[in-house]
Order: sequence, then structure tokens, then C-alpha cells
Amino acid sequence: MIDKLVEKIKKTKAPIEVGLDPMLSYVPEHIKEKAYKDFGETLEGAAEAIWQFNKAIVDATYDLIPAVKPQIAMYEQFGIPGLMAFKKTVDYCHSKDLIVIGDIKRGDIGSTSGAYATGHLGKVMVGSKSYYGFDEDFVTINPYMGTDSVQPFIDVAVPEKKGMFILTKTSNPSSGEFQDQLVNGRPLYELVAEKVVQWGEQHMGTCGYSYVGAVVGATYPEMGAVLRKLMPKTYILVPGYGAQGAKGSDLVNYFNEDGLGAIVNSSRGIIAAYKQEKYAKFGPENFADASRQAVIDMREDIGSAIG
Ligand SMILES: O=C(O)c1cc(=O)[nH]c(=O)n1[C@@H]1O[C@H](COP(=O)(O)O)[C@@H](O)[C@H]1O
Repeated sequence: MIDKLVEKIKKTKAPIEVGLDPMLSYVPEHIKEKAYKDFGETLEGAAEAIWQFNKAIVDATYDLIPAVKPQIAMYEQFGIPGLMAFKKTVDYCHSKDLIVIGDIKRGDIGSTSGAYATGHLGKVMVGSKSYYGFDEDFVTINPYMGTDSVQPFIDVAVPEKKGMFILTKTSNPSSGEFQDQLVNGRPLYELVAEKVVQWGEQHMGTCGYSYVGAVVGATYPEMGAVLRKLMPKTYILVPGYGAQGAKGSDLVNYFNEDGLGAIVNSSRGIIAAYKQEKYAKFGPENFADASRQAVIDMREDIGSAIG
């Protein structure tokens, strides 16, 4: 999948993933009205509304982008119907040949991580049969519990030729509370980066990048520069563009000289673009066209920054 990701990034010239993080407050009234008419003001109605919202955005953007990143929390808030909308979204994106990065941020003791990995990347055995659960192509992982919490994801991902992105330096304002603490004189995020390299070095794609990637927030570009150098063969998932304030000019440090090595996420900035002044002319009826324009603008912004 890392090879397919790189190939699709080269083809689309868009190192961009659309974050499918639907909140009901982003879903235009006409979609909610129809969903509530069909399913009532229920969890099923909410799940139908976010699914229809996602589908329209995917239909409007899939030809421009290599990947999507659905954030599972946005679906879990609607319980089982929400999870069904998550799965429907994953499958629909696959039908459009998009790479799906499941933003699940998991990590636990080995046996539990193994079950998470099976459910999201691999197949579960039921008697003599085996079934994919959610079947994403990549997942996000929290490495706080150490190697035995990460290894089960690698064990499942590698034979499936899938991958993962490991939280290294996150984009949020408090990320430094733990991640910037000095350990033996060095910030913890650098030690995590070295582990990410070690975990991934045996599992390289033919493109020269590892199946094991890292998450580094766009909101800390100086740290991004250090981490890029520490992890030259690691693909970096870069959140924080748009709604969290980062711009194209903040992203130059995250790419290698070949113009590859990073994929930038924007969620609210794209899926709720129609609510921004800049895209207000589209109106709620044409929200998906506003999302398409936001992807085109993001591609230009990043392209002109990285050259
Ligand atoms: O792993 C992530 O994707 C992630 C890591 C991080 O450091 N910061 C971060 O914002 N994210 C996710 O990236 C998305 C950002 O959303 P927007 O701020 O709306 O673009 C959300 O799904 C977050 O959960």
C-alpha cells in the first residue's frame, strides 16, 4: 500500500488526504431533512446523514486525491449505526480506488493490539473461514505503550502489504506536555522517531519508503524539519493544515528533495469548506463543489510552497 500511495501521489500531484470527519453540524439541512424523514431523528438517521454527506464529498473529490482519512470517533459517537456508516465509507472509498487511512489511534498490550490490528487491517478467523473487519489500508497508532503494543500491527500489516502511521509529534497545543520532555537530553518525540525508523526498516516498499510511517503535526514546522532528517525513509502524515492554522509555507520541511515523503491531511477545511467566507458562494446545496474547490486550492498552496 505504501507503493500504491506513492504512485497515486505522483499521479494526482496532490500529497493530500481528505479527512472524512463528519459532524452533524457540518451536514447541510437538506441532507439531514431527508435522512430524518427516512430514518427519523435517530442514531440511524444521523448515520444516514453523515454517510450521504461523505458520499457526496468523495464523489466530488476522488479524482483529485490519493487518499482519505476517516476519523473513527466521528462515527462512534453515533454508536453501531455510526460504525456501519464508517464501514460503508471505507468500502465506498475503496470502490473509488482511494487509499483509506483509518484514523483509529489504537495501541494496547500485545494481545489487545493484535485484536485491533486484526479488526482494522487483517482478517479474523471464524471456524474455517476468515473475514475482513473494517479493512482499511493504513491505521494510525499511539505508541505510548511501547514496542509490544506496536509489533502486532506490523505483524498483521506486513503480510497484507498494508501500513500504519505512528504518532510522533502531534499537532495539538498541549502535545509538548509529554512529547517535548527531555529524556537523556533529547526530546521524547525524537526518541519515538528513532523507534519508528527501527520498527519500519525491515519493511520497505519498492518505492523506498517504509510500511511504518509517522504522524507529525504541521503546526510545529521546526520540529518537522528535525524529524524529516531523522526519518528519511518514513512517510509522514501531516495533520494541522487549514482549521488548525497551518499553511502551505509551513509544510516545506516535511517533504524530501524528491517532493515525496509527506501526505497532508485537511478535514474541516475541506468537508466544511462551504461554511467558510471564501467558499460561501457555493451555498449549502453545493457543499461538495465547495469541497472540490478547497482541494484544488490546497493542492496549489502546497505545490507552490514545495515547488
Ligand atoms: O492522527 C491524526 O490524524 C492526527 C494527529 C494529530 O497530531 N493531529 C490531528 O489533528 N490528527 C487528526 O487529523 C484531523 C484534523 O482535522 P482538521 O483539524 O479538521 O483538519 C483529525 O481527524 C485529528 O484527529
